[in-house]
Amino acid sequence: MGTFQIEGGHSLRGEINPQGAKNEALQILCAVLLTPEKVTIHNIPDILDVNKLIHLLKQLGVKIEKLGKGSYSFQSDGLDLEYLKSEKFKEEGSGLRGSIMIVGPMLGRFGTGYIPRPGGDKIGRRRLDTHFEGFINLGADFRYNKEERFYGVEAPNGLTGTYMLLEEASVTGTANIVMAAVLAKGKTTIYNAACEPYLQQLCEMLNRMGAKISGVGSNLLEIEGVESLGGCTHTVLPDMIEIGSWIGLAAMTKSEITIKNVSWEHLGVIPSTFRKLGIQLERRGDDIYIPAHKDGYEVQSFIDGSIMSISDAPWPGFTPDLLSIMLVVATQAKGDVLIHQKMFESRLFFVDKLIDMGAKIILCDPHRATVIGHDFKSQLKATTMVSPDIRAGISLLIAALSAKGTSVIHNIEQIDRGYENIDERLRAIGAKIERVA
Ligand SMILES: CC(=O)N[C@H]1[C@@H](OP(=O)(O)OP(=O)(O)OC[C@H]2O[C@@H](n3ccc(=O)[nH]c3=O)[C@H](O)[C@@H]2O)O[C@H](CO)[C@@H](O)[C@@H]1O
Ligand SMILES: C=C(OP(=O)(O)O)C(=O)O
Repeated sequence: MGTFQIEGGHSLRGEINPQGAKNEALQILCAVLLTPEKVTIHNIPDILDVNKLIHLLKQLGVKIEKLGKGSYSFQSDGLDLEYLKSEKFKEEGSGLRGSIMIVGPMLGRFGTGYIPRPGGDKIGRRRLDTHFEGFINLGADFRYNKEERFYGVEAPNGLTGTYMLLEEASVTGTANIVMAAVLAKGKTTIYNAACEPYLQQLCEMLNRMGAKISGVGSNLLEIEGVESLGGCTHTVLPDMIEIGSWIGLAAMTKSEITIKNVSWEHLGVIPSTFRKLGIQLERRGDDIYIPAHKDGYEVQSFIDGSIMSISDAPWPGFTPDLLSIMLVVATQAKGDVLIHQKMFESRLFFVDKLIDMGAKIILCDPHRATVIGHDFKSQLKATTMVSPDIRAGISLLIAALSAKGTSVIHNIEQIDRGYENIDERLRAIGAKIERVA
């Protein structure tokens, strides 16, 4: 279990370059399985989850060449399908959430897809029904071995396009079904599709490979199946969740920070949601400039004067992956906020640690927390904590950087899973953080 030691209470200053988006990279990497031709991808983040997926692809027989920092080529022209039934795959495939998206492309191209129950954050139930109902709709047979927690889909005669209304707008579920449907016979219509920038990027990449997907960016996707797909080049967008994390970090530590090349048009409501907490941020070209909030930041109220609440929703709503960061930033705001995590059941329990540090938070139930901001009149106190999940981890790190004294965070693998070389990048803007184990 890795550990960070953080001396808090210092303001940071400088520029930070966001990494490529974790959740987009996971989709894009799985899409290389759809063609025997070479696919080149740029801006792949060097993070645990992505590296685990690249390892899985390698085991599966994908030829991988590193072309430079964040750039790789992939060629899936001699895959070892037996690996998917091996004990090794049962172990390695369950190491991350993103591995589930191997199933769609394998089913679409080879008529078989297998996966052990995928890992990822333990943040409540994470059902896979949408994925498998989608494959069944396309004509696949489904098997689940409860004992081994091993899922399988097979379609020896290929898939056939159809209309489907998804039960929920699942991000990885939509990506999986799209990757299966691009090679199905005939037309597939997916209504209530998720439409995060991750998915827009995936669909645009697939279209460059020869797929025929329309409705990209909306919740109604239409896919005309094609016989085969070819190679392409793709560049992963900057990670909007990392960008949001840096905005929160800047505000909470009263730091003047410029986040470079953020691809503003893909940030949706993220900037305006931070502004609801009174955080100032300025668009400068494609950068975000955050001034040092020397006098703090004040929570806005709704037009009718009612208490501010911030909740998650499928895109273009506010992403659930930034709610923990909103919550920690709210602990030093002037004013009160209700944080409502609608999607996940166990993502707010980390507030216990913030309460230990002196934050005023009432956990109303597993989904809702009321935060009574300190307006910087009382600094959080350093403590020792264990990171329970990736976004709670970064939120605790932000809290530690703003706190008085030296904090220790254990289980930082959770943070490394999604943030590239975070300690070095934070040190470059003045943070006192060391990786001590
Ligand atoms: C690898 C990856 O890309 N992970 C992301 C992906 O996970 P993932 O694709 O696993 O998440 P899903 O979109 O399937 O669902 C997330 C949760 O929200 C619930 N749900 C979903 C849609 C909906 O309309 N209503 C609803 O309640 C689901 O039941 C589930 O509990 O999307 C999540 C939701 O943005 C993000 O937190 C994860 O970071
Ligand atoms: C929940 C997340 O990741 P995963 O789906 O990979 O667990 C996240 O990125 O916040």
